[in-house]
Amino acid sequence: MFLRNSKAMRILVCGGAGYIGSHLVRELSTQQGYEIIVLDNLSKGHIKSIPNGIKFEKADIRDKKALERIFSEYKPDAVMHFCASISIEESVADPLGYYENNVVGTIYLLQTMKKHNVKYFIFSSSSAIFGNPKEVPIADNIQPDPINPYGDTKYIVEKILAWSENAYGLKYICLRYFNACGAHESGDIGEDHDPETHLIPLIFQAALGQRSSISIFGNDYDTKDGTCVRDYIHVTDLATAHIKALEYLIRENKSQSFNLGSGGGYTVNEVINAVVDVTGIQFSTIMESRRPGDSAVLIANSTRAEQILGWKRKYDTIEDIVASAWKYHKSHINGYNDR
Ligand SMILES: O=c1ccn([C@@H]2O[C@H](COP(=O)(O)OP(=O)(O)O[C@H]3O[C@H](CO)[C@H](O)[C@H](O)[C@H]3O)[C@@H](O)[C@H]2O)c(=O)[nH]1
Repeated sequence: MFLRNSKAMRILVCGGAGYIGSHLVRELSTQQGYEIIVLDNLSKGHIKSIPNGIKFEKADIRDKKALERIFSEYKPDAVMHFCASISIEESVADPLGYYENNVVGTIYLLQTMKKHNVKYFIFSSSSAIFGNPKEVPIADNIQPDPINPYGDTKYIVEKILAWSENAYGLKYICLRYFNACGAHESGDIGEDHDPETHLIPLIFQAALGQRSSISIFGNDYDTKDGTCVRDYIHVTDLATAHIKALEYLIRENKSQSFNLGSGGGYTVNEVINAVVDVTGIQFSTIMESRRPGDSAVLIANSTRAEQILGWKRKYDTIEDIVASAWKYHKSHINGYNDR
C-alpha cells in the first residue's frame, strides 16, 4: 500500500482494457492506496472488462493532445504501459504499423510523462526480444536478439527507457512476459482477441466446435516432439508481478528488467493434450508448416523476479492454467460479446 501525502497513488494504466491490462486493473483495484485511471483506444480492448467505479479515458497513445489533456487532468504518479500491437505474424507483414504503434506511441507517452514530471514507468516487454536464444531457461541478462518486428519494437523501447533514465531520471521496470494465458479465477474476465491468434483460445474454439480443427505450426523443430516449446504463465501471476514491480520501484528507486515465466515449458502437443484432459472433449488437429517469425523454444528463468521483487506464482501447471481459461471460455463462448 502506497500513500503519498495521505493520498492514494494515481496509476495511469495504458491499455488497461486489454487482456493483461484488465487483469492488472482487477488485481490493483483490490489493493488499498491506489487510484486507477484506464486509458485505452478500445481497438482491441474491451470496455466490459473494466470494473465499475474505475475512471476510463478512450484515447490513443499516438494522440499527443489526448495524452496532454489526460496527464493535466489526472496528474498520475506512475504509468503502466500495456498498449501494443502483439501479433508476431502481423508484425512480419506490417513492420511499419508495428514500429508506429509500439515505438512512436511509447515515445509520445514518455514525452508526456517527462513534461508532467511523472517518474515511474512499468513496461510490458516480451520474451520475443530474445529471438532464438542460445540457451534456455533465459536469464534476465541474456543479450536480446529479436527475430521479428514485434520483438524488435519491444527491445527498442527497452533501450529508449535506459537512455531516458540516463537523460531525464526516469525510473522504470521492464517485465518480459513469456506466454500469458489463463483467466481471472472468477471466470468473468479472460482472453478475447479479434482475430484470435493465440494457441490456448484457438484450441478452445476447436473444442467448442467453433472451428473445425486446431493447426499445429511445425513439427520439425529441435524439441522433444518437434513442436514449439513455450513457457505458459498465468495472467493473474503477471498482474501481481506488476504490483510487486511498482512497490519495488517506489521503495528502491532503481530501474530493472525481469523475465516472467514459470521456468518450465510445454510443447504445442502438450498444451493440446491438457485441453483435452481439462475439457474432456476430443477435436481434430492439422499439421501445418512453420509460422513465420516463431522461435523454437522460449523458457524464462524468473529467479531474479522472485528474489528481488518477492514475486510468487499461484499457478504452476498447464492443467491449472487451462482449467482457469476454460472457466472463462465455456461461460463466454463469444468472448466479451456474451456479457
Ligand atoms: O493455431 C496455432 C497457434 C499457435 N501455435 C503455436 O503455439 C505456440 C504459441 O503461439 P501463440 O501465438 O499463442 O504465442 P507466441 O509464442 O507466438 O506469442 C506470444 O509470445 C510472444 C513472445 O514470444 C508475444 O509476446 C506474443 O504477443 C504472445 O502471444 C507457438 O509455437 C505457435 O507456433 C500453433 O501451433 N497453432
